[in-house]
Amino acid sequence: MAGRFITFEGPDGAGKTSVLNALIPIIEKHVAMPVRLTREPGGAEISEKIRSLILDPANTAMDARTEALLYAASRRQHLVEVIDPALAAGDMVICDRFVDSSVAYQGGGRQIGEAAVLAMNQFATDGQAPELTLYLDIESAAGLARIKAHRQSRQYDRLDQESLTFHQRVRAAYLRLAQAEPTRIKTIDASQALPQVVADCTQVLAAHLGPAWQ
Ligand SMILES: Nc1ncnc2c1ncn2[C@@H]1O[C@H](COP(=O)(O)OP(=O)(O)O)[C@@H](O)[C@H]1O
Ligand SMILES: Cc1cn([C@H]2C[C@H](O)[C@@H](COP(=O)(O)OP(=O)(O)O)O2)c(=O)[nH]c1=O
Repeated sequence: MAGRFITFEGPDGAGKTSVLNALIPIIEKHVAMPVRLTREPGGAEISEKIRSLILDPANTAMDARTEALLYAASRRQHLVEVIDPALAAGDMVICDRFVDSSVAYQGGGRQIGEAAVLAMNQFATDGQAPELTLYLDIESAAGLARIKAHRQSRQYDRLDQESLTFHQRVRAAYLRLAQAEPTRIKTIDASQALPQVVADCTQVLAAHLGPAWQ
């Protein structure tokens, strides 16, 4: 793999979208390679179709394992169509959500088992994992309050409608992942003001990239 593969994770309302909007131009200034921002399902047509099935508020009958399998299928297609070719071309791929989201939301949130969801995703990705993950951490109530405050400006999807306890289980699973893999997963305090969250992410990236960060 010639490129670099970095992911961003966090519960709903952590501010991933806002942080990435501010951070991408900063990264582009400091690294020599092309930077490719993508998000699941990100530009792969088959993945988009799968994702729209998952997020459709009309699909209330969807079984939790069905949901987990669909996320993994969507991820697989995005990986082979978008991420792998970009890495092979030597790009820095910044991906908004990856396997950790499934472990946290389906494994933790839906309670179908974090280890089982991880194993299923290892099949989907053939074991391919990001070298660095920035986990934007925020208390569930605070994250949900941010989303509600800006509801008009953002589409409210099926997963946003889940209860506070669902989101608390998601966050607890993320915190377990961060504790289990402290080398890969760096936790950022996302409750801070946006410029500080961006500054903390910048510092983590610079430290990780070393000489590749100029
Ligand atoms: N650090 C922050 N402090 C206060 N509000 C924030 C912060 N980061 C994001 N927001 C607001 O919270 C809402 C959710 O942010 P967004 O970036 O869409 O989060 P995510 O992509 O993680 O769900 C947006 O309305 C955004 O303006
Ligand atoms: C990638 C992924 C997302 N999700 C959820 C998280 C979000 O609530 C929802 C939509 O994700 P996304 O569009 O990335 O929204 P956000 O702006 O909150 O990051 O899908 C899962 O449950 N499992 C997954 O594997």
